[in-house]
Amino acid sequence: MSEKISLSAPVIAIDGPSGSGKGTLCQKLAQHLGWHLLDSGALYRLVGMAADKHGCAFDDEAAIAKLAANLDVEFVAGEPGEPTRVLLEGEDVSGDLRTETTGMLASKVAVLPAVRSALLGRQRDFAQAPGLVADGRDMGTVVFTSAPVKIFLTASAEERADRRYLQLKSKGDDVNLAALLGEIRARDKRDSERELAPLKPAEDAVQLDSSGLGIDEVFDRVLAEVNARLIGL
Ligand SMILES: Nc1ncnc2c1ncn2[C@@H]1O[C@H](COP(=O)(O)OP(=O)(O)OP(=O)(O)O)[C@@H](O)[C@H]1O
Ligand SMILES: Nc1ccn([C@H]2C[C@H](O)[C@@H](COP(=O)(O)O)O2)c(=O)n1
Repeated sequence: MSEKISLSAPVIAIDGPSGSGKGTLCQKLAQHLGWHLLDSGALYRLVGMAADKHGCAFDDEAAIAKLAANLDVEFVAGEPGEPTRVLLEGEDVSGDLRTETTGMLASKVAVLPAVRSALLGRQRDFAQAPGLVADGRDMGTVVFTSAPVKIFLTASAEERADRRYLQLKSKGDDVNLAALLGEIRARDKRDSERELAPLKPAEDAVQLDSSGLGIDEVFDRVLAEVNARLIGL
């Protein structure tokens, strides 16, 4: 049984594997509700990039945890209509942050218990009024165990690879569908099989398979769940 921490604001915890649509859904929910947004994967991605930049061995837990605890990151709002820029140690890493290569670096540092513990408080600090929509792998099982709404969003690996292919292709990247599917499966395996905070649904999570569902359909179903669960809070 996981420890229940008290929350200073309601949290909607959305977990699931890579490409299931968590980021898209969380952004829409946060915008709709006027709540804060936590992209916990971005924190792990930044730690993975920092470890790579500093030439850390991926089993050097102490060195990587130190980077995680002292993560020098700045989010710089762009001009209207322009995306936020992310600066890691003063360097603009926005272009590389969301790549599959960075996702794999993140997945590697995420197996290290000291790294997870270094990022825990930073993630919990995001739970501020009026509320938080939290996107990750362990939002419902570890970080926000008392969240009144927990969703575990999935889709088949094939559909997630198709989505990622379209996403990267539309940005003009040179992509290979079979390679993407392989990377997604490898990341699923590492994220689900790690000892600490593995990717899995919380016991009290609502599970939603988004295969064959459009973005709006997923949003409507989750919003109905949110409205049902948050009544009376
Ligand atoms: N229900 C859906 N139907 C079709 N495409 C979708 C759906 N949900 C999301 N997408 C698209 O799939 C791609 C991946 O979505 P998104 O980045 O939200 O996934 P994610 O779960 O946050 O992935 P990651 O964990 O790797 O960050 C995006 O291009 C997004 O527009
Ligand atoms: N709460 C989290 C969030 C992310 N991770 C790790 C595992 C993922 O493969 C990687 C990148 O996440 P993404 O940006 O694709 O959501 O980071 C985790 O372990 N726990």
